[in-house]
Amino acid sequence: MLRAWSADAVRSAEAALMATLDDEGELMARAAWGLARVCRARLEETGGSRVVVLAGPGNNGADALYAAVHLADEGAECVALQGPWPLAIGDSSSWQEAGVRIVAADGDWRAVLTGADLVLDGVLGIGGRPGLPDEAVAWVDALPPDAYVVAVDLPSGQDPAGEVAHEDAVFADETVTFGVPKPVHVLPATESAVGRLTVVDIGIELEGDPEVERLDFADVPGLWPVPTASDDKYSRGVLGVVAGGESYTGAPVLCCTAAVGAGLGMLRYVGTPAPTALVRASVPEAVIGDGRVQAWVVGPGLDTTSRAAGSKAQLDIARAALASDLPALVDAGGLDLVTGRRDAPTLLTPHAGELARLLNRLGGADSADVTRQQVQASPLAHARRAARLTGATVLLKGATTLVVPPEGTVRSQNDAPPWLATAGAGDVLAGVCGALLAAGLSPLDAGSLGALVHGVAADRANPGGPVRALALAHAIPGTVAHLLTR
Ligand SMILES: NC(=O)C1=CN([C@@H]2O[C@H](COP(=O)(O)OP(=O)(O)OC[C@H]3O[C@@H](n4cnc5c(N)ncnc54)[C@H](OP(=O)(O)O)[C@@H]3O)[C@@H](O)[C@H]2O)[C@@H](O)CC1
Ligand SMILES: Nc1ncnc2c1ncn2[C@@H]1O[C@H](COP(=O)(O)OP(=O)(O)O)[C@@H](O)[C@H]1O
Ligand SMILES: [K+]
Repeated sequence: MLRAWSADAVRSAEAALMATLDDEGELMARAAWGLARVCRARLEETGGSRVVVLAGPGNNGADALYAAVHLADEGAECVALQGPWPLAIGDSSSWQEAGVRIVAADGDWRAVLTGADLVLDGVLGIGGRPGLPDEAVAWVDALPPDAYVVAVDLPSGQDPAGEVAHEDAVFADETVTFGVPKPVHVLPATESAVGRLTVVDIGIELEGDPEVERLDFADVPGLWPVPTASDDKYSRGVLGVVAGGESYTGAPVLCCTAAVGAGLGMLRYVGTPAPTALVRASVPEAVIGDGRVQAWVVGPGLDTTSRAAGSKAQLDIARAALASDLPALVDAGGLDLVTGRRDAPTLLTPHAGELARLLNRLGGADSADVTRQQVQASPLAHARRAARLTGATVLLKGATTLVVPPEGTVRSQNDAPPWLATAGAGDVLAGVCGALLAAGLSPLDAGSLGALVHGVAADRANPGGPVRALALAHAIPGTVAHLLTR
């Protein structure tokens, strides 16, 4: 499991460690040495030798400069660009003696930058506010496209807390962070700017709850509900799926195929005539109709405004499922039936547009209209707000999928290729996570583990190429086996 900690928690851990060390520059020295080792390796891999440092005013700039001193010692040509600010440590002449040439704001920095093989972005670190000073905006605009950009601690200008997306910021090929990952590295608003993430150990230890967790492959065997000899189909969990309608017939097929493929004990399907016939034909394992279950999936392809035959009876069961004290996953059309808090374990699985709609409906007359774009610009805050309004855990779908309980540590999964952005993929996710809820997992575990398996299945269904939702659903059983037996 990857764990990411807030800037404040990291600063406290650094201070605690620093108090035990004789030399107050020791931690920065460790950071700069580790950073230089990574840069050295990348220069060797690419055959480059010209390093340009973007040197900001704080300790982040100092890390980059000290790393450049190591690289200069080893023969690299190192130049640092300084803005109209003093450097955190030492004057320019001391850096010059160490073999790092400084180019001031009024110097010919464009020419220097053009020749860079590797750019060390040391403008801002965990002390940065989102956005960049104007001079650094000009540097970033002038970055040569073929230079390898290594961000020091985090891509400058990005929000260290990972809450808001910012355009005036660095987008790195690699980020070298110190001690532990921070939220900026794993949350959806900022993760795409991080590139490859490398963590350099500087000796700090963090205690308590992290801000963000990310499950990795090694977590799957410990969390996945593997049956034992004493199990039967009921003890493994029965899932009820209320999905589809006369106009959306495919969603229940995808959801039910994925759910039985994820290893359910039994599945009950509640639908209108047309999708029921399709589920009967394509998922012969399904038992048709209402009955006793351990958890519900309500909503894939569900049209809450339909007056077609069978819709009223189906919607009555959907509402009864939501009013029950059983765990429930609520997706797509089912989200329109959420009227407030549920006491039983609940996982809501909106995409950004559905989350905006849910917030506008539940937020009350006083709250401003939320748009899909606003959700995408600050996903965590909006998901958290919905979780608090409903008491549910909110799984917000996207390239990085967030799983957000009303309070405490959130999970963030990024396991899927962009090919997964295809209609029906969400129905498959609902089936997988629903199966996990029926087996007794918490909404947080069911959502994050389901998102991991779903993302890996997208790749395994057709490595490197397009994937349709039905192939994704069929790839679920093999993916689970692969992750359990690797
Ligand atoms: N702590 C440790 O032991 C270790 C820390 N380490 C390193 O230290 C880094 C943190 O260093 P840091 O605290 O000096 O903050 P940093 O990010 O360099 O910037 C602060 C400066 O930027 C300014 N500023 C901020 N936002 C701005 C904006 N948008 N636009 C313009 N200016 C802006 C801000 O100005 P002010 O807020 O005063 O206006 C201040 O001058 C950390 O990421 C890691 O690299 C490692 O060596 C390991 C040991
Ligand atoms: N760019 C992307 N990269 C990886 N996965 C993505 C990307 N965009 C969307 N996804 C995933 O694809 C699925 C789409 O779900 P959803 O929007 O509900 O589709 P549908 O309602 O058609 O089934 C989600 O699991 C989401 O996380
Ligand atoms: K940086």
